[in-house]
Amino acid sequence: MTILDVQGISKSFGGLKALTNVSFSVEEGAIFGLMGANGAGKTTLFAVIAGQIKPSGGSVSFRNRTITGKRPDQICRLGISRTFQIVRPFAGISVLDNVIVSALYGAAASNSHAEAREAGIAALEAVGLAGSADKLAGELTLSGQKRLEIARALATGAEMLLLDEVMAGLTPTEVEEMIATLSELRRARNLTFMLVEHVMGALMALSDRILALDHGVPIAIGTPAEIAANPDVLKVYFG
Ligand SMILES: Nc1ncnc2c1ncn2[C@@H]1O[C@H](COP(=O)(O)OP(=O)(O)OP(=O)(O)O)[C@@H](O)[C@H]1O
Repeated sequence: MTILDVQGISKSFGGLKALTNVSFSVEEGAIFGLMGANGAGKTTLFAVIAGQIKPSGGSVSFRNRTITGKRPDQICRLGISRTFQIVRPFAGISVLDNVIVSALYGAAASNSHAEAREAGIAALEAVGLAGSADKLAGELTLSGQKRLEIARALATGAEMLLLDEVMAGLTPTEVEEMIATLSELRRARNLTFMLVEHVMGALMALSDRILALDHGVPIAIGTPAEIAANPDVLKVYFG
């Protein structure tokens, strides 16, 4: 079943066309990858889906409901949560308090601090951070902070997570661990993911389907094997 349907999304910043007529749909429980060089429009597309940027044209539906034009907080409460390339946890409070804030805010928002704490602890366990719950968020390594970003998105109760470069800056071992964590998350919680990732091995290993963008224009969509063999993709990447 389709969970997210993106139809004809365009976005211009002045004279710059960041996205041109982008259409695709994501099946519930799938991992959908976005690839493209720097400036291809990947983060802009995430921002359009999450409601931070209004598109110049086109529409986005989540569970058959149009979300274009809704505010980011409304979209978050409907069940879509995104992470950011540059991690920005509340550095001066504990790792656990960071996820409790998300649990009090998101789709599964509860007025009960005890319930939010429980949801927060579950999110930390899901990303392997339970042992760091009492640390200050600012004390985590980069890998820990990337995991905390995912836990914060999870703790909102989101059904769909948009993950923006959660592998960037990680060591090869940490990338392997992150791939295992995301695979397990998807299996255990039946979540749907969109991934923006420059670490190609990880994108290929995790994604069911991938959309390739070139200067905001969709050039290919398909399985990782189809994308790897696509002449237009090869031309953009290897000239
Ligand atoms: N707020 C903005 N104002 C003007 N131009 C913008 C704005 N946001 C993005 N752009 C431009 O839109 C284009 C797409 O940017 P975007 O950040 O979406 O690319 P990206 O594929 O995510 O790149 P990266 O891999 O480097 O994160 C770029 O040319 C960028 O400079």
